[in-house]
Amino acid sequence: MTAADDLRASLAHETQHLLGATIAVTDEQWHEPSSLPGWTRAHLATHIARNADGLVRLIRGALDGTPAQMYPSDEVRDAEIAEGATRSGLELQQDLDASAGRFGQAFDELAESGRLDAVVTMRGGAEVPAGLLGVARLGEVVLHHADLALGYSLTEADGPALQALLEWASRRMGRKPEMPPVLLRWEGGELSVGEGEPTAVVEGTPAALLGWLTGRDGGAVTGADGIAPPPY
Ligand SMILES: O=C(O)/C=C/C(=O)CC(=O)C(=O)O
Repeated sequence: MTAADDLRASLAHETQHLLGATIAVTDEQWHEPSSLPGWTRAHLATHIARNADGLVRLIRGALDGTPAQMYPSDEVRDAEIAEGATRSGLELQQDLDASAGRFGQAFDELAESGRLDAVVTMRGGAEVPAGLLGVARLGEVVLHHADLALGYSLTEADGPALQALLEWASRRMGRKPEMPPVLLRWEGGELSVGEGEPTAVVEGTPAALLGWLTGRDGGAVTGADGIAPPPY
């Protein structure tokens, strides 16, 4: 298996895991708080679904060779999330399922097209090869599965997924001016976040480091005293 095959297998597995975990969630539980401030689980589910559609727009742009945006504007994105959060549990589940299917189909088309190197622009402004949209999506699925507060932990993600997510999150966080440069180190690997001399060496398991970097719980890290990464 290539690294790209590993990633697609991890994405398929994590997506199924997320969808499976939502089956028994009641309407009442959907409208309870998630672990993201101000968002219920229903906001989060809507966000996960609209993110899939936003990434599909980027893939379609990459396939057509035309510039595309994930969302028409931040206001439209936020309004869709607020409106979607009022729906029933059944509607939320169907949306999560259908949007994940649309992403999977579009990403398969991209992989078959040979356009993986076409440059797309993320909502935050980063220009990345379209092939990285798979790991961008994996991040949304894994991190927000944890945020749904349904008992899922980052420690459940497999090794290749955690490695790919650490690389993606390190690049994304390294672009933030508020993030001090650090070196992440785990058994068998290390990764720089940001440029320049690291201000600290932060050590832990890949899940713990991913959790620390993105403001979630993945286990204990050492060496991070006094450093609080900005919001992911
Ligand atoms: O990687 C980025 O620059 C941006 C990612 C996102 O915007 C993910 C979302 O928060 C979203 O799709 O709404």
